[in-house]
Amino acid sequence: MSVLKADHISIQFGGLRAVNDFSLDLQEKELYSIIGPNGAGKTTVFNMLTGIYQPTEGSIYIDGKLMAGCKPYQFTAAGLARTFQNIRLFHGATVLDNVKMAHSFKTDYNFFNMLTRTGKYHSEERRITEKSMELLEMFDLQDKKDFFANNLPYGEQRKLEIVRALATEPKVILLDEPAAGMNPNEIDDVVNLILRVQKELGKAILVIEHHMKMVMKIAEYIKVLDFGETISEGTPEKVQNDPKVIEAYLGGHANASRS
Ligand SMILES: Nc1ncnc2c1ncn2[C@@H]1O[C@H](COP(=O)(O)OP(=O)(O)OP(=O)(O)O)[C@@H](O)[C@H]1O
Repeated sequence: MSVLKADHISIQFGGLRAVNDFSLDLQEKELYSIIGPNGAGKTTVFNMLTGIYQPTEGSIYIDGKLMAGCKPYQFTAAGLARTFQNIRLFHGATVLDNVKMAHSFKTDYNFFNMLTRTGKYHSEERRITEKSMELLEMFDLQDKKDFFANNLPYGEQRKLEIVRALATEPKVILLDEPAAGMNPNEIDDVVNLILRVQKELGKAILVIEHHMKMVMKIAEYIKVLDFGETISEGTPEKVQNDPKVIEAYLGGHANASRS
């Protein structure tokens, strides 16, 4: 079943067509990647897929629901979560509270229950704490639950971002450069975690990433963008041998050294 579909989406910023005629159909539990040189349009695609930008043309569906005109929080409610290139945690809050705040998006109590601290509020609080701790354990962050987020090492802050995205109980998760700035050991760790999120939690995943080795290891299907156009797509084997992709990466505007 399709969990995220982009049907011929394009976006224009003034005279610049940043993304042209992009399509994607991500099924449950699939792991796709979008790659391309700097400025190719990858983040702009993510911004359209999450409701930050409205496509000038084309349509987006989450879990079969047409998202035209919807706001980012409605994309989250429909089952989509994302992480950002630059880390966006609540730095002055503890690790556990960061996750609980994301979970509380799906709480079953209302403002009245919260103010009056009813039984429903307390049982929901327990449920959220337990679920948050389960995710922290999966990411080996349980012992740091009381640390302030800004006191975590960089690699663990990136992992906490993924935990926060998962806490909204999404069907599909979009990861924007999850390995950026990580050392090789941290990258191996995040690769294993992404594969566990796919296989054990059953999430569909869409990843933007510059580390080619990582992409080739995890992606089942790759879309390659250059100057807003989809220049190639298919399995990792097909894409890495495509002369158009090699040309785009060696063409001077790419950061090929990041492979
Ligand atoms: N809000 C905006 N207004 C005008 N132009 C924009 C806007 N957002 C993105 N662009 C332009 O769209 C093009 C694609 O940018 P985008 O950030 O999507 O590329 P990218 O593939 O994610 O690059 P990188 O790998 O460097 O992050 C760029 O030319 C960028 O300057």
